[in-house]
Amino acid sequence: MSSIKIESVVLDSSKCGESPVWEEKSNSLLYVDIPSNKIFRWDSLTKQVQEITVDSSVSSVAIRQSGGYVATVGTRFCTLNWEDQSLTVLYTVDKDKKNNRFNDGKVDPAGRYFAGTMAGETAPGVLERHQGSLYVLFPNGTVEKYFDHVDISNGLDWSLDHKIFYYIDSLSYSVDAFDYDLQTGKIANRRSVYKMEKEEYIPDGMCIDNEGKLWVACYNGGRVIRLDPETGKRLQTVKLPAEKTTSCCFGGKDYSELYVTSAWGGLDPDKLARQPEAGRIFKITGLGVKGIAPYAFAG
Ligand SMILES: O=C(O)[C@H](O)[C@@H](O)[C@H](O)[C@H](O)CO
Ligand SMILES: [Zn+2]
Repeated sequence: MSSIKIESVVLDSSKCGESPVWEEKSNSLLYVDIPSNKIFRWDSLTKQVQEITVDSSVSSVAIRQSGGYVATVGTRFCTLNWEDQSLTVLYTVDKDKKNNRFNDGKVDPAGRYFAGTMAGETAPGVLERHQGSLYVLFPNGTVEKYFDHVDISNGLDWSLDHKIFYYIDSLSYSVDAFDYDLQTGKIANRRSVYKMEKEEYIPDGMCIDNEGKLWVACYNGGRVIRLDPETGKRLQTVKLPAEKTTSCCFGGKDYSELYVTSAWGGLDPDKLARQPEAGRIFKITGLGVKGIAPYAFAG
């Protein structure tokens, strides 16, 4: 039995930390703070954090095969050059929905960027329903809307055999699966693979491990849970010292560390005083399981 250790690696806290992505070549963790319009890169060797401020909310970031990054900023799919801090807009979605913004996004095993939208929130979880959609940016620059009627488009990942796409619309309190065609990127046959328990609250970001099990960050639940999408059973719960746990990814040497983002936004002053680590990035070691490298955008 391994012994689990949790530490916060970045002392600065995010109002809504999200989209952790491990970048092997720089030994760094990328992540964003959505409402502060910032993208961060934490170097695990030097412990230094670099940041880039963009012009509106930035909800996800991913590595680009040809160098640099891609990110979802406001309602735009963009490329990001870290050196000169420039953003280039590739495509704007939801032009008819002025209050919408992108939320979570991730690159699929074939290098397509999947990302979904949501209506702007007046408070966490409080928003006009069914305004979001799931979009896919293909490497050739075209964008397709896969479905709409989404409340809060959130966690996503793909099975190890690339035959299933896992997806979370937070306010459905469910982790869903679709059949997934790697060649075309098409998805079909939506079903639920896990329904959240009451004390797990809202499913947010998610990642897969190298045994094909899903790790889901539980917003308001202060934990990550490990799920078996085949049996629908929860296998493990790891509690964290911040109740608004937002997303997770594996990283570090051999992808044996689980990085978890969190948020302080939405906590009342009492709770904030009792959760001094809210909004930090946590590193969980000793899980005895590893993750896989993130896929890079191929366009
Ligand atoms: O972290 C995210 O994915 C959203 O941007 C947040 O707004 C929360 O998920 C939401 O508030 C939960 O209800
Ligand atoms: Zn999220």
